[in-house]
Amino acid sequence: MSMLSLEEALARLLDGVTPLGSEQVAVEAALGRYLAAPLLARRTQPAADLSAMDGYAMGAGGLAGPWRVVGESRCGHPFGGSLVDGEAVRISTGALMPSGAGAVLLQENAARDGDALSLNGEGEPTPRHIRREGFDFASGETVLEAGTRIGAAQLALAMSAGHGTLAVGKRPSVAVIDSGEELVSDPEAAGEHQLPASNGAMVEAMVRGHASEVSRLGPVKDSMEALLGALDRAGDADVVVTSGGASVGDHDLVKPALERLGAEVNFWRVAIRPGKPLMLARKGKTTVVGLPGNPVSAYVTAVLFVMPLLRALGGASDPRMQTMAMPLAAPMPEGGPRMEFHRAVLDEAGAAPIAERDSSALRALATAQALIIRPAGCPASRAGDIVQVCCLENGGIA
Ligand SMILES: Nc1nc2c(c(=O)[nH]1)N[C@H]1C(S)=C(S)[C@@H](COP(=O)(O)OP(=O)(O)OC[C@H]3O[C@@H](n4cnc5c(N)ncnc54)[C@H](O)[C@@H]3O)O[C@H]1N2
Ligand code: MOO
Repeated sequence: MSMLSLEEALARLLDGVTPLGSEQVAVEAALGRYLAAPLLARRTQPAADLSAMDGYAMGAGGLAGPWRVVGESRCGHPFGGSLVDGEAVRISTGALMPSGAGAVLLQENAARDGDALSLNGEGEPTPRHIRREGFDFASGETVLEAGTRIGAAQLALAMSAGHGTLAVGKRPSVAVIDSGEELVSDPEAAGEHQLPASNGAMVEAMVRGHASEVSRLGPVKDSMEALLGALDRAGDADVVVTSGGASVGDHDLVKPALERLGAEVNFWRVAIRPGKPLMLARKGKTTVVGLPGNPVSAYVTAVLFVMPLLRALGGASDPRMQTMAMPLAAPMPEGGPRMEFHRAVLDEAGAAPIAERDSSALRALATAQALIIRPAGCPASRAGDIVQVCCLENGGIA
């Protein structure tokens, strides 16, 4: 099987995906999910003209004053009457503009003596301090497109638009299998010839927010029987993610095991570094992504393939990894024959590549905030050259 380009491999992964369908959930439970349909406002915001400042509301006619203060409009307690020329009401930020009012005087610009209100010479009433009815959105308008991810601001918008429940994509169930004879589940009990099985926990942490449930299997031994057993226990999960046993060694059994089970191996090996021995297979409704065992390779390929797959199944309109252009903070040598993903930290100068490039080095991975993406065979770059970068949600303040 020849090596695919990243673009080709992603197309093969995503072309075969049908979103899982939708369900109606309480708006707060929609966090992290994707809207299944465009969201139309059920109310207008603001529902009426409001003051944007604390001060006084008056008619737009006589802006020089003086005025007589005839009442107050507070949030939740509007002024009931109607203003005529020469009258004003005390008003709070967010309170309803009374009928007949067309301007707001900041309280810093007002002189008040009992009911008597006049200008103090610092400024005049202005309609600019009015938030007009419907300036944010009007009932019936689309406020969020289908496939949008619900984050904190989208949640607030949906609630303001009058929605107590939202139609969102169903999330896939995921099974994660650690495989390797050397792996132990208890990190405190790893002998010299052993290694804590960290990939499964890492992948689970990455996918948790995108999955309906995550089951962890293994670590499983390097035998066909053990691997077949784990794949069987993964049952009918929508997505199975394996790690390890994906390369060319005598004990790399993931591909033969999947073939034995009658899965269709769509591709194996992608021209990327790290992550070359990545595999995609399908069996019935299950998509199997075989990640390489090296932890950094597993992390990078989960960012590149597993996350887009889960987003697509969950109904995202744009499931692929997001990248942005950024200056390099340090020079980089010419690229190798595969497309490369370099761990990087971000600073004022841009993206600074981390010197450690070994694909087993977790300490370097744990400091990375981004991946610098370099096309295969690209020329050497200087500091300040613009490169594509993928920001990571990897601890820190991201
Ligand atoms: N002759 C060749 N050797 C290798 C090639 C190649 O093309 N020809 N490719 C290399 C590349 S690139 C990678 S990446 C690795 C990936 O190999 P596998 O997917 O078969 O992974 P393993 O050999 O099982 O493990 C590699 C490494 O990762 C550790 N590991 C595995 N699973 C876990 C886990 N769940 N948690 C933590 N660490 C894990 C494992 O102990 C090994 O150290 O192959 C190269 N070799
Ligand atoms: O691709 Mo391997 O993932 O370079 O270490």
